[in-house]
Amino acid sequence: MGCPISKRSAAAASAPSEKLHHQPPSERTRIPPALSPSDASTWPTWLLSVAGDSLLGWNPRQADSFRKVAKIGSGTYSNVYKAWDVEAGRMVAMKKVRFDVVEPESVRFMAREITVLRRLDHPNVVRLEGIAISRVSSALYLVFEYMEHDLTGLAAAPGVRFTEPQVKCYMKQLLSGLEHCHSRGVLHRDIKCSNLLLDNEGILKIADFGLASTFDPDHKARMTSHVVTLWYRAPELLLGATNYGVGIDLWSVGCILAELLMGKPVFPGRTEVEQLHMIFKFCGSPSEKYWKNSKLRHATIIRPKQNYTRCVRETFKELSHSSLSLIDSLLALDPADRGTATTALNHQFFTTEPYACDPSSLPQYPPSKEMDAKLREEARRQISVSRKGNSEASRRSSVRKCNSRAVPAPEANAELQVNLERMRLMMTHINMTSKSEKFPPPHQDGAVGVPSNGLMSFAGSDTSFASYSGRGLIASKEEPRTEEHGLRRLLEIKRNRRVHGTKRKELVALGSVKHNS
Ligand SMILES: Nc1ncnc2c1ncn2[C@@H]1O[C@H](COP(=O)(O)OP(=O)(O)OP(=O)(O)O)[C@@H](O)[C@H]1O
Repeated sequence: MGCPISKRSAAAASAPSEKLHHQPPSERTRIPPALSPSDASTWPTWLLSVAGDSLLGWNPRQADSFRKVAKIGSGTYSNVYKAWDVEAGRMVAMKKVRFDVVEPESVRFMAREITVLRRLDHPNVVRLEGIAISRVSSALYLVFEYMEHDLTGLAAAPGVRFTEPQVKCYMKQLLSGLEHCHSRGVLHRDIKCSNLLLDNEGILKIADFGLASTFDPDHKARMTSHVVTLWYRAPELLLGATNYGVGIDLWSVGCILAELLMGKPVFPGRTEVEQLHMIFKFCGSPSEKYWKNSKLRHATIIRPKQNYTRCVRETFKELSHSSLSLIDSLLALDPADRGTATTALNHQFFTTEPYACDPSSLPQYPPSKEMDAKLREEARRQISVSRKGNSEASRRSSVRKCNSRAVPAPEANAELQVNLERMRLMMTHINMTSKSEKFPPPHQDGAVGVPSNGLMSFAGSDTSFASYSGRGLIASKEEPRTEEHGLRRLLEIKRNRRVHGTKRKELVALGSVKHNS
């Protein structure tokens, strides 16, 4: 009685584990038919220079062969639109990626997303169907199959509470997709509910590979620890690990499993220190051996004074034995104890009753996205504030209510957003030539005309995003430095000093360090 999709996935999983990251993309990727338009022109040279291999066999689509229908998502690095593919006569999702053609680092990050997506081909991973370029600007759109929902939007929709068979169905698909990513040498590094898309047939697909990275388990390379949305971030990342593996994605899966079953996020921390504290309170303080072996960068400053006993089973006592057991192993402090996506798929959670329901038996929901959930939440907050005369008491109660149900998590790098904003201001302040153009406020994807037919054209209206470079700080430790990084690095150092100061204050508040130490 398992999900048919999972059976397909299990078949894929039983194939010998592929290390495809050693093969050129052209040998390992199927070229979707949607990518062979008759009016294909050539790729811009700047794109060929960074993503040439990944573009082999593909022709660019022209942005003006799509019609914008609506904006359906906005993230740290992109705006996402529902759009009508005029040539193919079907709906697609177009992700307009922010980058700056004259900033090599931002272009490399954008290219990395393309490269990673082209390694993947699985029913539970969103499929990159093509890339559209603009005739009039350097704007670039990643074209995906259109998905009606994301899991944040769905979980937060009024009246929606998932049953155990439904949760099993989603988890089976999530783990199957993740198993595929890991077998192809890809770490997602931002698994969260808003990055899990769902269609009306109940099929779940992992999306948003903007922070994903390739890895080789046999030759671990240094990677940045500034990845994954705070609420879903593994403890080793919070402690500054740079040498990590599939365990970080499995931790996020554990958080999602608990969230779906409990109806609210398990670790809704506001800062990195608070996040870690919440984790230790729940999972127990790490052993002496953990601290000794981990050699993690922030271990000495963040190590809490209190000794906590693990209370996973007490906290989730109303859950079934098999659910509890899977949560317990995915939320292991030691990444080695979390197992792999494959071991999770073989867990008794999936082999004991009640079994996962069939995706096609899931209820049909009205379209719901994280963006809708955010808008609903904002509208509810506004009403509550105006009713209660904007008093402090009403604000507090609104925050409490907000935390008591599935709510959109802050962005993967929410902490960095503030700094980016500050950086933009500083850039303008020090009067760098046309920098104000290069760093427009996030999500101001303006200049989009709305014709009377309600559809917005992509032609000639898409210059704003192509000039933003926000991804640099996230993974800067992995990337070779360029001259242009001088200033950015300087700003980052200032930021770190400030963050360190903030962290210290929090640590004092949490009793981890002495006031005068
Ligand atoms: N293929 C798709 N079909 C439908 N909606 C989509 C699709 N891809 C993305 N979206 C919507 O757009 C939102 C943002 O997309 P995505 O996560 O890829 O962008 P991002 O800029 O990396 O976001 P974030 O910073 O939140 O991680 C998603 O949460 C989802 O609601």
